Amino acid sequence: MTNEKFKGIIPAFYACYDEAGVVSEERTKALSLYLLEKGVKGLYVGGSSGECIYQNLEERKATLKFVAESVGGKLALIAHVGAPSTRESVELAKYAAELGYDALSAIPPIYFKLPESSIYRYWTDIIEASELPFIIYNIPQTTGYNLSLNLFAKMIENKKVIGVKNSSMPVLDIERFKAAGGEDFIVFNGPDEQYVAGRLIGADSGIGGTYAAMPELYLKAEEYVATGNFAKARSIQKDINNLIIALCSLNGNMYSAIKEVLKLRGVNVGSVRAPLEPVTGADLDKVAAIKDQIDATIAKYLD
Ligand SMILES: CC(=O)N[C@H](C=O)[C@@H](O)[C@H](O)[C@H](O)CO
Ligand SMILES: CC(=O)C(=O)O
Repeated sequence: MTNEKFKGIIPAFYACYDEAGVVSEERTKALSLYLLEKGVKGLYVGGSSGECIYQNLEERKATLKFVAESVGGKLALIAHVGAPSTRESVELAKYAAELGYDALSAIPPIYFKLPESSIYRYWTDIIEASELPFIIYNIPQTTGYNLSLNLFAKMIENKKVIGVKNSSMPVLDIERFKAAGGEDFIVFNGPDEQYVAGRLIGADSGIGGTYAAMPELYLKAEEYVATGNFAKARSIQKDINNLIIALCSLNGNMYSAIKEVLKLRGVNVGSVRAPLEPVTGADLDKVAAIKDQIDATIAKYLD
């Protein structure tokens, strides 16, 4: 039953920088409070959207701390602690536990193509570093490793493994993880473009990189799914996908486009860290049109 707190819309939290590109306490807290006010269920802190791979340990710890200080106890907080070495991941895991996070999560080891025995050891070392429950993060597009049902079965023998955030594109993977994980095991939908499909095939919840740009729409999509209003659910998913495609159409990067949109929505979290690139030139003029498209879509579904 304690797993209920993870069921709902859980935005992947963005890296919040000042104008010099330094992690900003004020902006991190402002984004946390903005999302709390929108009514999301929790936050996934320090994942892909948190630009974790481009931040050092101190910056990652600072972000974990600022989020916990502003919304800890009010939202389910998941700390992504995947890092290049086990040593760093374990340090982050211990720190997140001290801060009162609700769960840990991690991608598999990156860079070297390690065997599943090493991935198992890596995740298990993180799990053993604290009392917190653990959520596996499967995102083969970026890590190059696609979680096998074999390793999945071995991982869930450990009762601290309460869920998987699955970002692989086949929705079938969600169905298979749910079937193998069982009723109480939480499967989080990863691809935002397939939120509705993921939920229908067995995902209990969702963690996504574009939720924070338009939380209202995902909250509404979830409401349509939960109440069995499938025509509306399909319609809002189509409109969400048009928006995601627009966000991915600018120069720079999806995250820098989202951050420009967020500025227009009243939350300034700076831009992205290189090698991610900011939106520049004529493409900056297109941001306002995307923001208007988000507003119009919200107006279409929320009255
Ligand atoms: C590959 C990737 O980054 N996947 C994210 C996490 O699952 C998604 O939330 C995407 O950001 C989103 O679906 C937009 O493509
Ligand atoms: C995109 C996503 O879910 C993440 O930032 O980890």
